[in-house]
Amino acid sequence: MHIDISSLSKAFNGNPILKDINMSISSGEFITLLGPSGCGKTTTLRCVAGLETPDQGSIKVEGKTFVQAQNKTFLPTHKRQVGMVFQSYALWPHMSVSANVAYPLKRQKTPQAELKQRVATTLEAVGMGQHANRYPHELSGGQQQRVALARGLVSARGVMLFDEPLSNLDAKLRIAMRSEIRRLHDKFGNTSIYVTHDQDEALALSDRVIIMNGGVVEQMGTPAEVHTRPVSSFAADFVGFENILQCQAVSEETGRPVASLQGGLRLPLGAATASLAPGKFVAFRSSNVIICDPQETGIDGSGTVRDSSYTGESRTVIVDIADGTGLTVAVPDTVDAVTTYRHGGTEVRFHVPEPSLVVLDR
Ligand SMILES: Nc1ncnc2c1ncn2[C@@H]1O[C@H](COP(=O)(O)OP(=O)(O)OP(=O)(O)O)[C@@H](O)[C@H]1O
Repeated sequence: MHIDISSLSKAFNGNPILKDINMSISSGEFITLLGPSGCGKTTTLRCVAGLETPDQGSIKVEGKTFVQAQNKTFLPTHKRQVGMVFQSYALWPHMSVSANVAYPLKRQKTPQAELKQRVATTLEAVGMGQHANRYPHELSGGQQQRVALARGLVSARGVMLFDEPLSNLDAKLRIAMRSEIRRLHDKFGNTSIYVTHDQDEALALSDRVIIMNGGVVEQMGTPAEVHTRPVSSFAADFVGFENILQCQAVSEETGRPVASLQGGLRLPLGAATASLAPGKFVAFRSSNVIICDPQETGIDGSGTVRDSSYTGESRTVIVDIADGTGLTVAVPDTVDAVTTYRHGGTEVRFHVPEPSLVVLDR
């Protein structure tokens, strides 16, 4: 089911929340809307579901008009037949698992035999077949979310919408459920739009990620594209580039362009940074910073450890450079590292290889 969202705008109380959103989603694609709280992800999803009326723009699914604001065409939610799964499972507490899943089919007046068969198949697909007669309070959080998933899938005619469906689950279950969601998307051949503010979830699940910022689309790309080539400081920050430094000047030194960066750092420009100019930014991840003496071309500098924290496989160290700007550096968490970095104050030299730098225009 191909989804076409064109020039979508929506304001609440005169406050513009969606500002000319355009996205074309291919049949069978899994798309994630990624962005901070309040950027308009849920509002976009609700416009597709028919739970919000946009002020401008259109939404078409497989050529069928869901919304055409200009001539006030607005297909009611129940006629859109999209499956929805929300953060709160919103199961009916007085209904069994199978009755919960059957509910949307009943509303669509599905014949009894077909209803029974579709409920059974969908419960099997989400691994809840053996719990069909239980009630929500007899299920764990993960099981309840599976039932909510089944209820969304059972009535979907090819389009599934997910609004942060895993945020109430613990970390381990979240990872298990996200591959389950992707498996079911592929199994049913759906087109899915998934809202999250968790970049790991977006990268793991999606064919394409759409980063939203203040009601506009900031970047659209495959997980690898947004992860390695963010287009702006906002996108870079959102996909985990901890270090973003502005370029203040570029000058010639012994026939070679060298950039002066925020924090008093210098960078001889190379292949990855040839387009750097004053006002633009360079971004790099903490894992690309090496604590050592200068090596090949890149950013070389020194600073004072401010503090550090254990983050699982590595230790995250904040290093204060010249003007108090802090660089985030990931170092292997060895016994030595704990002694060296734990309490701050240690002087360190660092190196960031030029090929690991990304230039951002804004
Ligand atoms: N019915 C409403 N009336 C007024 N303002 C609203 C309404 N719905 C959403 N908003 C506002 O629109 C903005 C965008 O909300 P939306 O729920 O789309 O954001 P989001 O990106 O999904 O954020 P979150 O991750 O917190 O859910 C917010 O500032 C919100 O307060």
